[in-house]
Amino acid sequence: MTESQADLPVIDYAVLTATDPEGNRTPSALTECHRLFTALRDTGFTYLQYPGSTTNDTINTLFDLSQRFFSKPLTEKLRIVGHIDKGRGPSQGYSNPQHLATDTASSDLKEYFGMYRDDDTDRPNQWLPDANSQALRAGLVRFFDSCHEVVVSLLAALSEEIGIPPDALRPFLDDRNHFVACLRYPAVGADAFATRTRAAPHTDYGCLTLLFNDEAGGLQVRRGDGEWRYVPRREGCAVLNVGDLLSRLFNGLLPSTMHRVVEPPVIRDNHAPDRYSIAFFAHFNADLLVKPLEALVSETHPARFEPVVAGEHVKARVRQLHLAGNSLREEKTVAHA
Ligand SMILES: O=C(O)CCC(=O)C(=O)O
Ligand SMILES: [Fe+2]
Repeated sequence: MTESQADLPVIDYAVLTATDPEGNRTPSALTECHRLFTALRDTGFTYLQYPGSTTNDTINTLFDLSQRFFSKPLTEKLRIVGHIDKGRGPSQGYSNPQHLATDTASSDLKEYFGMYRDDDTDRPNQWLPDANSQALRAGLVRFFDSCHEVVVSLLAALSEEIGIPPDALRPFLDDRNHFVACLRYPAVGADAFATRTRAAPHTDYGCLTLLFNDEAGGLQVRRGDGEWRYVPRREGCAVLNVGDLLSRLFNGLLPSTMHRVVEPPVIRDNHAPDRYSIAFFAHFNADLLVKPLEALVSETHPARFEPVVAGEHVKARVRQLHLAGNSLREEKTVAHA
């Protein structure tokens, strides 16, 4: 059976960021800004053609290095297990809900490696010493820097659309407080999906997420009609989606859409092979007070959200993730209703 797909539009980053000799966006760039805004407003998700200095080659190399990391014995990976220590985040290093969550019967079927800014000595990232891990480190640091620039540009494009200065939101990202995760969803028999998901339904917590997938399939978004639709990998594209805090900043105009990772749309021989993805979660500065932008608040459109400190919102969501082994949100009651 072919499950229905979300059919997301494709935004071309090169077109979006094209400028004329005076440094102003070209007419086609302005059109692309509008397409980006409309796509995110309609579903909170879109495809983004490989942005900035990211190419097929750089992504393939990262996937290769990530696979090699996960193929190490568990004992080795647990040497850099994430834990809260001197301001370090619980996902900084290796995490595996099967070994760490309190409720392993419903935790996500996945393992992952996470990193923050690599030059932050207050909360140093954790790396294994072998050559592969060092190559992974170099690759992820480049990836981190390039994704940061991409997100700065995307916020500038969204700012133009709502009539505020293009660089108005740039300072909100100054601390480069982002998080990168290399994810592996281990091969399982199809029966596992009767009671488990690879990533339970959730919204992302922060600003914007850039997600790079392999061919395995299984990512789904929940559309406004309540139906889940598959978002297949699209050659040369990342998936871009809105997080909770960007949604709040935009007074709900851009939705932070529920998504999950379930069984692939087609399963052969009762077996779902390994699935890999790499995600860049762009985050605002932790001390930023996030409240709806004045430009989006009026008498007819009053503020829909109370102010929230960015870091506190994210911390609360991460705590849930680590206790339960999944970031299931509000769906639990729906799923069992
Ligand atoms: O691996 C994926 O395709 C999606 C993962 C995801 O949504 C997340 O980690 O927030
Ligand atoms: Fe997500």
